[in-house]
Amino acid sequence: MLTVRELTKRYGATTAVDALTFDVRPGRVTGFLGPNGAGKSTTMRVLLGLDRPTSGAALVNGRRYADIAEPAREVGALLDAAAVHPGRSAHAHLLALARGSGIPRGRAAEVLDTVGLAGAAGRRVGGFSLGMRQRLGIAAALLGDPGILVFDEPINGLDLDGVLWVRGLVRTLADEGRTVLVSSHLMSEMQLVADRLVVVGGGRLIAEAAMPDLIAAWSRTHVAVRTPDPGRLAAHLRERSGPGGRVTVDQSADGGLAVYGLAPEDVGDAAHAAGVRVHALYREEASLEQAYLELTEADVQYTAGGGAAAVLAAADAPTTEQEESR
Ligand SMILES: Nc1ncnc2c1ncn2[C@@H]1O[C@H](COP(=O)(O)OP(=O)(O)OP(=O)(O)O)[C@@H](O)[C@H]1O
Repeated sequence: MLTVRELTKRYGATTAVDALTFDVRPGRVTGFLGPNGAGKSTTMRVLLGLDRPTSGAALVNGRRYADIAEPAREVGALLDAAAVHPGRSAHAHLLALARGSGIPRGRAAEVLDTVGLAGAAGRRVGGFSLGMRQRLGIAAALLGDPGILVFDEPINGLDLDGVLWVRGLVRTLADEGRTVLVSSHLMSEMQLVADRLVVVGGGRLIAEAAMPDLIAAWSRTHVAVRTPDPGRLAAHLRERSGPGGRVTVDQSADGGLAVYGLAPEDVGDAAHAAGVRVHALYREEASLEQAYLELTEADVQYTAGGGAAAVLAAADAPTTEQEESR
């Protein structure tokens, strides 16, 4: 299990990670999703003891990485696939790592086989393609047969075969009961591999939810309304919704309203009842990718009651996980 608590990491004036809190549990693939610069790599580096937190904690099985007696047997990571001595063969590279971690020599050939590099075991890593380096990085992560795997953008540089292979591998690792954290900046990829998502933007947590809940919350259609009196209509719709209601209303900067949880005819009736003139009213479909892009745009992320927050608030119903635990 990985535990991140109020983690903050600053580099000079840059806050790479900002009071981030989330858990990564065993037996599932947790996707760590966010645009470039969102703080994913920094969080992973702190988890793996490669960087010190400014404040807060990032723990592996409840301990700081530095306090783990045999870290390679507990957590394996692919962080920077390029960070390999170019003059060494793939096999020699893994042997050196195994020796440094007290892992039996035989594991080097085993993991090369697992990642499909057995045929290239004796070749110098300097001549490897990016995809081969990714595979070698994953082999290194698997060396100590750890219960926790952390992969930073593992599909970068892989061809389609490689991408399919990584998807299969992370699924197998999770099905074996391991804790698997995989980062990506692509929602489309996460949709295919992750059971659960931790979404970050600007170093902060945007959402942490089971994938089906996120899909249900983010891909909801809404009714878009153009009216000269958006404030009055929004207030009326919220009133009609009542306490704990499923209707949320988001007002954009240009005055347009997005109404979630009502059919277009209900919104029209509500406008009529409120005596509010309507200039346009239509149903709008939002894709998951679209919702993610909007949520991670710096200026929309944290507007309380605004679009992103409203969509997420609407997902406050019991999560799949809560239901599972009943
Ligand atoms: N060593 C460093 N020194 C200064 N700034 C850093 C350092 N490492 C990361 N940053 C900054 O911290 C922020 C978060 O970077 P990070 O690499 O963690 O994001 P990321 O989500 O992994 O994105 P990417 O996919 O681009 O790596 C960025 O603004 C980055 O420029």
